[in-house]
Amino acid sequence: MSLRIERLTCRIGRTEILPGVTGLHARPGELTALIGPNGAGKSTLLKAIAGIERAEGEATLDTHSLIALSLEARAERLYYLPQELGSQAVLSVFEAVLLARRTRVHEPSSAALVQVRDMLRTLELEPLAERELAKLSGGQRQRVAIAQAVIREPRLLLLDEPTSALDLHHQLQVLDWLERLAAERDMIVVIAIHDLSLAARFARHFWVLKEGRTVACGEPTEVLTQACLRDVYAIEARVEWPANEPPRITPLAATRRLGG
Ligand SMILES: Nc1ncnc2c1ncn2[C@@H]1O[C@H](COP(=O)(O)OP(=O)(O)OP(=O)(O)O)[C@@H](O)[C@H]1O
Repeated sequence: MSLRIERLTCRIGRTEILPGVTGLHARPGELTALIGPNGAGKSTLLKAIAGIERAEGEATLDTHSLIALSLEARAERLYYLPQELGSQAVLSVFEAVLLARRTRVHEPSSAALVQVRDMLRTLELEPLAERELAKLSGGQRQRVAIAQAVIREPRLLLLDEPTSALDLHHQLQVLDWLERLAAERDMIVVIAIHDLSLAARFARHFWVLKEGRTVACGEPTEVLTQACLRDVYAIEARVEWPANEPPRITPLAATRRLGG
C-alpha cells in the first residue's frame, strides 16, 4: 500500500503548471523528499494531491483514487502543510494545536488535553503554550504548524518546506522526529525541501521535478548524482556518501552566471 501518482496534470487558469507528473510512488514508514528548482511545481503537486488545486490523472492512496474524492474525504486521509503559514488567528499555541486535532466521538476531553500537552512537550513548545500565534517568531510558528499537522494523525502527510524557517538544531531535530514518526505510525510523509544534504540524510526516497514534469523517482544514491544536479539545478556539485557520516551534497558553482 502506498501513494502513487500517474499522468497527473494541473492547470491554473490558462497556464499548464504540471504538464506531466508521472511514475511517482511513496511508501509508508519513511520520508519521501520532493525536490526541484524554484517554480518546478513542487507546491502545486502537493496542492493537487491535497485537492486544493484541481488536477486530472491518477493519485492513488492505498486503494483510493484521491482525485475522485471530495476535499472533506481527502481531509480524512491526508494533511497538507502549506509553505506560507497564517498567523492572524487570535489563538494561543495550545488552542491552535487542540483545534487542529481530529475530534473523536465518545472520547473524554481530558484525553484531548493530555494529547496536546504531550505534543507540545515533544516539540519543546511547552514554554510557548499560552502565547498567541501572531506573537511567535517564524521558526516557532513553523514548529507549531508541524505539531498541528502531526496531531491529526493522517495516513498521508504532505509538508511544503516544513524546515525553511528553522535553525540548524531544530531542522535536525524535526526531521529526525518525522523520520521516526513515519516508521512508528506507518505513515506516508512527503516533504518538499531545498536542502539536499538534509534531504539525503533523512529521506529514503526522492521525487525530482523540473518544469512540472517528473525527472526521477528513486533511492537517494540513484537520484542525487552530479549529472542529475547539473540537469535539474544547473549546478556543479560534489556528492559524497561517507560510510560513517551523513551524506554531503556540496554545491560548487552555478553553471550560468547572472549578468553574463
Ligand atoms: N495561482 C497561480 N497562478 C498562475 N501560476 C502559478 C500559480 N501558482 C503557481 N504558479 C506557477 O506555477 C509554477 C510552479 O509553482 P510552484 O509554487 O508549484 O513551484 P515550486 O517548485 O513549489 O517553487 P519554489 O521552490 O519556488 O517554492 C511557477 O512557475 C509559478 O509561477
